[in-house]
Amino acid sequence: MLASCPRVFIRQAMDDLKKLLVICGPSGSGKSSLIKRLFEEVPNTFGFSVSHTTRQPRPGEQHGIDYYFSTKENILKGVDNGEFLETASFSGNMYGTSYSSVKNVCSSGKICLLDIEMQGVIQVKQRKDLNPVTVFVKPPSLEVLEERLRKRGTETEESLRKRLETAKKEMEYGAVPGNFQIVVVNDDLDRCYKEFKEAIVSKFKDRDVDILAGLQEAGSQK
Ligand SMILES: Nc1ncnc2c1ncn2[C@@H]1O[C@H](COP(=O)(O)OP(=O)(O)OP(=O)(O)O)[C@@H](O)[C@H]1O
Repeated sequence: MLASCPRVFIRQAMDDLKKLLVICGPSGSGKSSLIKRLFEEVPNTFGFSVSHTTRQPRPGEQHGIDYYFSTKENILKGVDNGEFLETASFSGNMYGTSYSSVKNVCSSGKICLLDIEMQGVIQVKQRKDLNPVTVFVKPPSLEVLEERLRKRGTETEESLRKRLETAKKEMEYGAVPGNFQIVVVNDDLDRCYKEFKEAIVSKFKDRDVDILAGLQEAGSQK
């Protein structure tokens, strides 16, 4: 259905696209830590879109909840039909964010948060129908990033090396003026979170979206 009327669909989606938040930063820069705090402090305000992937489901993962499990052929067909905001390939698999998954979040009244790689950011920024608030989370240095990734204990030497190589390119891209509307340095997590939250609240306020309104209402009812 979507494949047969992408233009109509995209026009409908545009109404909601002022409520799109893109977060990017090297692996280990602290994106998940910042997003987790934001979701906890401002509940029911943000939502993640469900991505498409060609990788196999892991035990417990559900189609339509964790991912839309698809084939390369179907994703490429969707790309041709203009159904995707961005796609990327990692370790032999394709991943992508569809307009419909973003719309699902936005139509529930939430801000759709995309935690995406640099390649995805470049694609999203090229789309004239999108106007996301963009945030780059920068580690204080590559040395600190390596130290944090080692401490996190999730990487092998090989995956660590690859992440640091990619991080170098991402930090160069993040440093170019205009590539992101908000750049925060994650030196101290508490300090960085405060700056991160305030900058996001302020950018959305400029778009007449008051992120803290629900929170203040809930507080005044206590
Ligand atoms: N300001 C900080 N100071 C010290 N450690 C931090 C800070 N911010 C995050 N960390 C730690 O650094 C590690 C990486 O953080 P996190 O997992 O949030 O990064 P990420 O950018 O989401 O990574 P990925 O993209 O790989 O999921 C975690 O162990 C986290 O607890």
